[in-house]
Amino acid sequence: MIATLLIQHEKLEQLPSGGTLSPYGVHQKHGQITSQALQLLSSQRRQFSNTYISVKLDETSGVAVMKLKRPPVNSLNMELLTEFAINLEKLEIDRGCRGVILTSAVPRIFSAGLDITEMCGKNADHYGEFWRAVQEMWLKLYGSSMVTIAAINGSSPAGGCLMALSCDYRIIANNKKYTIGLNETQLGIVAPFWFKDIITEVIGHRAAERSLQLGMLYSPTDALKIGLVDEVVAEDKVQSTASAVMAQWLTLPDHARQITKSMMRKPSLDRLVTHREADITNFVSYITRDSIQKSLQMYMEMLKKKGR
Ligand SMILES: CCCCC/C=C/C(=O)SCCNC(=O)CCNC(=O)[C@H](O)C(C)(C)COP(=O)(O)OP(=O)(O)OC[C@H]1O[C@@H](n2cnc3c(N)ncnc32)[C@H](O)[C@@H]1OP(=O)(O)O
Repeated sequence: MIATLLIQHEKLEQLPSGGTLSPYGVHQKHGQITSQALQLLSSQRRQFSNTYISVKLDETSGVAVMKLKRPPVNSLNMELLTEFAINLEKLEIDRGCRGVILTSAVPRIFSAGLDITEMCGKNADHYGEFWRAVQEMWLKLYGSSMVTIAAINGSSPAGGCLMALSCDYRIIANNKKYTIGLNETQLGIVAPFWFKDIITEVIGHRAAERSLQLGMLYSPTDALKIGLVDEVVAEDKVQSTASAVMAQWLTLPDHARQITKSMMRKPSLDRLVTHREADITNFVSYITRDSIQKSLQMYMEMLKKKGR
């Protein structure tokens, strides 16, 4: 139902010629193909956009660029998470798409993580539904058979870091104002077991334990030192580096790479799938505790004061 609504709401991008570039191909309005339209045709770009996500798929390379666009900080609310999962699923089943570059359309911010307002002052049903959407986003992204590259062009705490960690490769902009990490303990909350699993898989047990206990946020160069990201590049080279790395990964036969990826990731994915309902129940009973609600409210107040 949500999927159908979202697909119906995809914007048809206007071509300069007056035709439209729909997600399913180019339609000429006036029967005459201009040179601009021909250029667009030769690069075969399909684009679609929802409220908080935009996707451009270059059919020649088979690479889609998916941008988060929820200013001011790309916090992950229910709607963004749902759009994300639906768009990724659409690309997953699209034979023309082999890789996705995940990045942000908001300057200086990749994603501020889960929208804290979704976890404060709401009822248990809401929390359950929200958590299912968070799980779904992760299952789709971590379980994707496509090559996924995070082009981290801004700060990426908590859930933003989880998204980046779920990709196959991470490139971050060299700007010491940007930070990345799973900082949940700084909010007075505990990162769920699957957040813990994935950071452990990426940076190893010792570094993950220290990082999680202290809720550490790293500068790009420190993140590189512990293996939380794979490359630090100049701010204006993030997208081009992501495209170059993607092209390299796509030289490998999909079948062999996909099976290898699935072999590596299956145990963690299975663990959440098996315990999915229990994880939701745990989240709801944890988040509805008075002490946790207080911690989150205090954190939000601190953020608001800082912004003034
Ligand atoms: C069992 C429970 C487990 C749950 C696991 C939880 C995972 C999570 O992801 S929890 C979220 C953790 N996120 C953070 O700690 C990040 C908090 N935000 C920041 O550190 C900063 O906002 C920033 C570095 C991302 C950006 O800084 P800046 O550009 O200076 O922007 P502001 O701080 O002024 O923020 C602007 C605006 O946005 C609101 N906001 C920021 N983050 C969130 C968020 N995660 N959720 C909701 N709203 C957020 C902030 O309050 C400001 O609002 P206004 O004051 O109304 O403008």
